[in-house]
Amino acid sequence: MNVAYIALGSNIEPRKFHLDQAITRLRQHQAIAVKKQSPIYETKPVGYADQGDFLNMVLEAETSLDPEALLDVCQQIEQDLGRKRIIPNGPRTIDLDILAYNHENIKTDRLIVPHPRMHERAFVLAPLHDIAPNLILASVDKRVAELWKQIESSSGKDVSLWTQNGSGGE
Ligand SMILES: Nc1ncnc2c1ncn2[C@@H]1O[C@H](COP(=O)(O)OP(=O)(O)OP(=O)(O)O)[C@@H](O)[C@H]1O
Ligand SMILES: Nc1nc2c(c(=O)[nH]1)N=C(CO)CN2
Repeated sequence: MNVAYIALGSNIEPRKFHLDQAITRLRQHQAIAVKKQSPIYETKPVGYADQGDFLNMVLEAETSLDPEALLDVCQQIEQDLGRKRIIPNGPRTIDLDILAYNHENIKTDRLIVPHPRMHERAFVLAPLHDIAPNLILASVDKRVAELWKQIESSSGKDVSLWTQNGSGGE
């Protein structure tokens, strides 16, 4: 069985509902078993500032799907949940990115894994660090804990734990 890490993000309300829907659809897929769910973080938008804050989280899943078939499932879920690609890095109901797939380095026309920008993104590394601190990213040959430590002091302020009733910590 293959192990994949998938990042989820939403900054169009209802944000939590969009995350829940994506998780439900992944769980319903017969070739995907969600093994771990990170906490949810509320995060400042990166790349295109003039948009609302995101909810971000990361899942660990076992799957018999190959990487491109897993991407198909992720993109179908994005479509089903009304994702529109209008502004690069802009607002979205839901975004699903494949962060890692086993310890493979994958480069095809449709897919780069590990995700090429993940090691600089607090909105990815904070939740990934919660569920997989010892994961080694094949692209840079570094542990997630080390990557998170490198950016935590500069970018840690842009992410905070989120809870439904608004009492999330720092
Ligand atoms: N690891 C990956 N996970 C998901 N999509 C990927 C990956 N690598 C390449 N892609 C490609 O990226 C394309 C653009 O994806 P998308 O529009 O969701 O980008 P984005 O999420 O806005 O930006 P970013 O990739 O920086 O997070 C997709 O069509 C997909 O083929
Ligand atoms: N905070 C945050 N910023 C982003 C996000 C995201 O999920 N969270 N996704 C982006 C493109 O994938 C660009 N910027």
